[in-house]
Formats: sequence, structure tokens, C-alpha cells
Amino acid sequence: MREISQDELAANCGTRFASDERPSSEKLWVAIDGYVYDLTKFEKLHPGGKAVLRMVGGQECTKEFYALHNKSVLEKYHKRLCVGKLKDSEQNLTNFETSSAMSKEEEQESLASKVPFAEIPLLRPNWVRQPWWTDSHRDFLFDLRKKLSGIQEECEQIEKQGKYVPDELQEVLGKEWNLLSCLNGTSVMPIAQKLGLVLPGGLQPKEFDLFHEYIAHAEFGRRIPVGTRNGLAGGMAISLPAIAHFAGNMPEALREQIVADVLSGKKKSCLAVSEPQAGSDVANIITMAVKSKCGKYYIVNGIKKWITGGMNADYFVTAVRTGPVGSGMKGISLLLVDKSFGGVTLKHIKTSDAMAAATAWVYYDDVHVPVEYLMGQENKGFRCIVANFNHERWLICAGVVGSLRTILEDCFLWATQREVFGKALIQQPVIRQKLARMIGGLESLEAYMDSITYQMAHMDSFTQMIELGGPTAILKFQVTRVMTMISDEAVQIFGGRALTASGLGKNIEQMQRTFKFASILGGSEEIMADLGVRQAMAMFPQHARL
Ligand code: HEM
Repeated sequence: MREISQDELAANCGTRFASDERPSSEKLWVAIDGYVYDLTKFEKLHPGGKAVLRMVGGQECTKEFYALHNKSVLEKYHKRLCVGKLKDSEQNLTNFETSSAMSKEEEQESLASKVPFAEIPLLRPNWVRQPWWTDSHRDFLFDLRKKLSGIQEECEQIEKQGKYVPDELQEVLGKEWNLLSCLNGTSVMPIAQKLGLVLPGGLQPKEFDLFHEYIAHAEFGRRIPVGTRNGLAGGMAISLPAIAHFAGNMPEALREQIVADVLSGKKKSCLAVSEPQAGSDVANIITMAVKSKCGKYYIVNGIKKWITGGMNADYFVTAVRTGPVGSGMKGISLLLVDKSFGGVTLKHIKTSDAMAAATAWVYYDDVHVPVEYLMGQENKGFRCIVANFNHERWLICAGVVGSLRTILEDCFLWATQREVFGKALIQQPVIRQKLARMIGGLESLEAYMDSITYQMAHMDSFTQMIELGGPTAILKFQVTRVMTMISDEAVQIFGGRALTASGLGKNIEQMQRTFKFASILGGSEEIMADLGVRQAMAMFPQHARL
């Protein structure tokens, strides 16, 4: 790359405040981060206008640039606009090399954030590795991060433009990357192994553990906006593990085909439990399933509401009442409803995240479901729902914890580069207090996540149901409480930019607009707190005294 002297830079200062009819020989160059950019043609296209660029023509303007843009802007335009390196610059050169020219270690290094607390302990250079992490988790994480950064912009556009997730993107995540397998977790891995899939980082499905799954949800939460995330994987990740695990009444080949079709992104599945009058109160659902006279079908009638991914789904894991009215949790069964059975109608629900989440009303009118599509045993579906809920709540937490790392990273960067009243924001004690609350909250969530994940990974499923329902509910309660605090603090740090859907504050804007989803979906915050304490009460030693 050509070296450009300070004098040559200064000579290409454009004509400040001149009219559009400047002679074409005049160049408008600026230096940012040690590189020189030719903005002569770009000034007409610059979203911030020409005047600001002309004011810094011929000058080093790194500080001015980062007060108004984030580094992804430079990453995007570097190749197009860069004309050389500034000689004797004091700036550290950002590495804009393409990943194909780097070694594996260099590439991983370039993908890891250096901002304090922006990464999990596994990626902190001088931290001792905790015993559950291995190199395979690291390779998995970086490969996934690289893949997701390749579709991040597309996902942001989908979210902004109010579209459903296109089938092609679903198939990229499924067929090309096998990421849908990772988001569905350990229960689909035996089928993924049979299909010969290889997971990100070259991982074999049989080597995949819950900590890989944790990384998958956290990285997804870090990169992909929440509505698109829910549309791509939200409905599926909470329904497909249940299909893989509980749909044992149907022929094995059929169950495996259904799972394989969803893993490849060809078909989609969702979980249909909540109803207009019974949101978190699952024991009181009223969608009815009655056996047909011939005994071959359940005939389903009822309505489901807030079904994530429902608009695009082919399969609906549906909670139904098979016991008498008023039978509570003892009269509930789970059915796998294939839309092609007929009688299923969908209507879109406009939510405050995005159209991309494809949230639906689902109407069942005399849907004939073959009896082999019963998941688990008749009237014992509540157990399956509870077991599935623990996984659902845990994965919601993993996604939130990942997204909070991005928020903390943005806040730290912004507080350091933003100058007001003559000094950087971070020089103000009040801002450092906010960062301390955010860091403390997030680090303790990470430790809680690790603890529950470790137990889930090593306990048998029956013990998990007894032991972990309460702690997982409290985890979700705590995650969404900390999220509420972090969203609030981040908005105060970013000011007006936190209310602006594009530019430097776009991640904060998205968080403050959508953070309530995690507090409601999968069981509301109050229900989580209550469940956690009630479960602890159930285990309370009878004669314990203070
Ligand atoms: C390589 C050089 C530059 C490129 C590629 C560039 C690109 C952009 C882009 C894409 C935006 C839209 C907002 C965003 O996505 O963040 C923007 C906004 C803006 N830019 Fe630049 N820019 C450059 C240099 C500069 C410089 C040197 C200044 C002034 C010192 C400047 C001032 C602004 C302003 C005032 C806005 C509007 C900010 C807002 O909406 O809050 N830009 N620029």
C-alpha cells in the first residue's frame, strides 16, 4: 500500500465551503486510523452531507470520525475509498485484511473484541480456562461469529423493512452451515449425526454439548436483531427438541424425516401453547382434542395466540385438552399438528419487535390429527411441556446474555470516544458507576448461566425436571431484571442516539424497544420468580428452624 506524507494529505484538502462546481482536479482526502481516504466522489453520497467532510479536508480526523460513526462504517467503505497509509501516523492501523490471507490464530484474534468484559471468560487472553471449556468451543464460536457477521447486515435490513425471513436465508443457516442443528441443541444431535452433518468449527454432532449450544444462542443474540432471530430460529428452537424427544408414537423414519427437514431449513416448526385467555397459565388451556369415533384421529378445535414463527410454520407442537374441562394440568396432551392435515388458519400479529418474527394467531377448526402424532402419553403432556419449558427458558437466557455483551461493549466504546463538556464521558464518575452496575450484573449472570448449564449437561433428565425447574425460572427472572437495568443505563449513556434506529446507537435503540420480550415470552418475570420460590418451598425441610 502506498505511503502518503502529511504534506501530500494536506495538499488534497478540497475547496472548503466551495460550490458543487469545483474543478475535478481538486481532491478531498482525509486520514482516519492511519489510512488516507479519498472522499472526492463520496462526498455527494455521504449521509452526513458534504459540509462536514470539507471542514476536515486534508486533515487527520480519527476523533471526529468516531464521534459520529461506528467502526463497521469504515470496514464497509475501506476497500472502496482507501488510497494509502499515512506516513509517520501515530494511529494504530486497523487490520482490514481479508480473512483468507490470515492464519487461523490471526483470524480468531481479529474476531475477538478487546473491549473489557465484551467477551466471555473463555476468550479473555490471561484468564485461566474454566474446566467445561475446550478448544472445540473456541473454534465453534469463532466460525459461527464469522458466518453470522456475513449475514448481519441482511438481517438488519429484513428487520427494518418489515419482511418475513426469506426461505433462502433459512436454508443457508440450515443446509450450508448446519446452524439450525446447533440452535436445536443436544436432543437433535443423534439425528444430525445420522445425516452426516458437520457443525461450525468442524465439530461432529456427537461431540456437541450444551456449552456449544449456549455459545450458539449467545452468538445469535450478539449479532442478529431480535425479530429476525425469532423468525429464523425462535419458534423452531422451542419446538423441534420436543419433536425429537417426545414424538415417539410415530414411525421413527417419519419423525427423523420431520426433524431433518426442519434442520435443513426446508420446513419450519413452532410451539403452540399459549392462548388468548391462558398466557403463562398453561394448566388452563381450552383448545380441545377429542378422539374420532374410528379411534384413528384426535379432532382439534381452538385458538392459540402469540405463536412465534407461526406464520411460516409447517409443524405446530400444540398443547391440547384431552381430559375433561377443568381437569387442569392432568388433562393436557401434546400433539404434533402438520399444517397439511387441513383446518389450520393463520393470522399475523403485529408485535413491537418485527414482522420478521412471524408471530401468529393459529386457528384450529376440526383438524384431524392421526393418533400417532400424539407426543408422549395422553393426558401426560404437561410433563413434556414443563421439561421443554426448562430448555426454552434457558435458551432465552443464553440469547439475552449474548446480546447484553454487545450492549456493554457499545457503552464502553461510546463512553470512551464521546467527548462532552471538554472530556470523555468515561471521565465522569456517574458514567463509571453505570458501567460498574452493568458489568457486575452481566458477569454474575454469566456465572449463573455456567452453573445451570453445567448441571443440565450432567444431570439425567428426570432429576433435572425435579431439581432445575425452580433454579432455571429464577435464572430467567434474574436475566430479565438485569436486562431491564442494563437497557435503562445504556439509554442514559447514549442519550438521543439510543432513540435513533440507525447509526451509533442502533443496538441500544433495539434493546430498549424490545427487551420486554424476554420478560414475557416463555413465562413472565413474576411467574418465574413465583415458580422458583414455590419450588424451593416444596423442598423446604419440614422441621427446619431459625
Ligand atoms: C471514510 C469516511 C467516511 C465515511 C465512509 C462515512 C460514512 C457515513 C455513513 C455511512 C453515515 C450514516 C450513519 C452511519 O451509518 O453511521 C455517516 C453519517 C455521518 N457522517 Fe460520515 N463518513 C465518513 C467521514 C466522515 C467525517 C470525516 C465526518 C465529519 C468529521 C463525518 C460526519 C458525518 C455526520 C455528521 C453524519 C450524520 C451522523 C448522524 O446521523 O448522527 N463523516 N457517515
